[in-house]
Amino acid sequence: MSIKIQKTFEALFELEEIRGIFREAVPTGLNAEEEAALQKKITELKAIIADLEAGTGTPKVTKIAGTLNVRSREEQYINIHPIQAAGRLTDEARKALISYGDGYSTCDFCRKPFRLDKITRPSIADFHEDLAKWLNMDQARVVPGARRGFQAVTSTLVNKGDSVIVSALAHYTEFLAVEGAGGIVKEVPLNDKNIVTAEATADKIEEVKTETGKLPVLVMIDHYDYQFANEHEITAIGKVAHQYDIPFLYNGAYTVGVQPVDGKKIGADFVVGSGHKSMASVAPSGVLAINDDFAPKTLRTTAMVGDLTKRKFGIKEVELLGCTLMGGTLLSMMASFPTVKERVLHWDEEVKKSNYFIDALLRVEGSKVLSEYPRKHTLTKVDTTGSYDTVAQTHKRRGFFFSDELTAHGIVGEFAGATRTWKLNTYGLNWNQVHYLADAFTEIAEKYELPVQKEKIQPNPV
Ligand SMILES: Cc1ncc(COP(=O)(O)O)c(C=O)c1O
Repeated sequence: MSIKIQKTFEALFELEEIRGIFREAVPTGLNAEEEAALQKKITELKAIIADLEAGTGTPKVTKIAGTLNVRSREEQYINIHPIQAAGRLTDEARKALISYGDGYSTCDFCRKPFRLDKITRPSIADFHEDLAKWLNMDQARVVPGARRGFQAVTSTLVNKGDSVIVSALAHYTEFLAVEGAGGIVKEVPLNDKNIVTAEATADKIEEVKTETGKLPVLVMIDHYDYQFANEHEITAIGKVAHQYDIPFLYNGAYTVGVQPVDGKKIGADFVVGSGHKSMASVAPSGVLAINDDFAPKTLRTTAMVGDLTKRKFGIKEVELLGCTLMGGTLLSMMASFPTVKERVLHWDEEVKKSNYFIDALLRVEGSKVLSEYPRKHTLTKVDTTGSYDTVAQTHKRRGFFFSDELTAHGIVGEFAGATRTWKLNTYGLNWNQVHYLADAFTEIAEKYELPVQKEKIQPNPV
């Protein structure tokens, strides 16, 4: 690590932006005095690096290491953007993207039967098998985003006027997928903790049956929703769906690629994941995995024959419009896959880091966590109206003061000026970075004389 950090550091320093990392940043266009100050800083930092190499880091060392031990776009900042975190590419994916950026570059060795998931060079066929196995499902296909996975399923199962059960926190793309197929969404209400329960799902199914005289044709629920990233009763909901003989789609946009997902254990007929959200892949990419009961229908091949030319199109799958990801998107997914398979095994550690940071934020009086707490996910919705935003009331930069402060601390990813109730994600930050992040929030609070509790406090109930 030491050599890597040193090299990173030296390269970054030359880039001048490094100065922005430190609060005592030296502006550009240095006079002699400033130059001397900068040289002093360099000497100090070299000593810190030497400390690091000797394994005798001080808290300050840890902070700096945390800041430096990141790469490429993140190299200057700690990025807490809510939806970018787990989609960031691995180095392998970046290389694959360059090599396979050309459209149809997957098709060089496409041979009969002429379908993406059958190509063996590069090993796309094996990748499909591995994906299905990894999710413990029978078949897997890559799709341009989770939304296209929903669409393939709704357009298979939903007819005009059919009802589809979704959560009251369902993503808009689920609504569109149902609408596109002519169906009608029926939302399961949340309980007082913003959780979708199996009981409420069963009640909703009964209600639809009574109202329409027909059972819904699909239950489609997010394991973690996009608003709070609360965990919903996914396995029990799957059981309820099956008791009514309704197929169950598990939306793993926030799980597939960050935590282990076992489709059979969950009782999912369909598992949908998002490559660019959670699998370190280029957008748009995703996965649709299917069990044997529904694979023949969802993955049916074309029977169409040209009326003039009598042309047929072999084994192209109708719902996927034949082939799907034909270049860098797919190859980036494949290149990141070994890392992704490994990283899901460390989800518990990611959740610990998330809780560490949220605990620190809650020590700043007036801060609230709107998501369930303790956190079970790295994406969290917080409310800082009663803490940092109180400063905004009188600050000349108004709501932007907070973003200015975060940027000055080398932290980005919040929506500038929109930090009253807002979302952030700690996924992929190492412990040094999480400590640095927590300290930075505390320092900002202290700078503006917001009360900070020393002991861990429980959050205000939502
Ligand atoms: C819960 C949820 N499902 C589905 C999607 C859509 O995913 P994709 O962009 O891969 O189509 C999102 C995107 O934000 C989401 O949050």
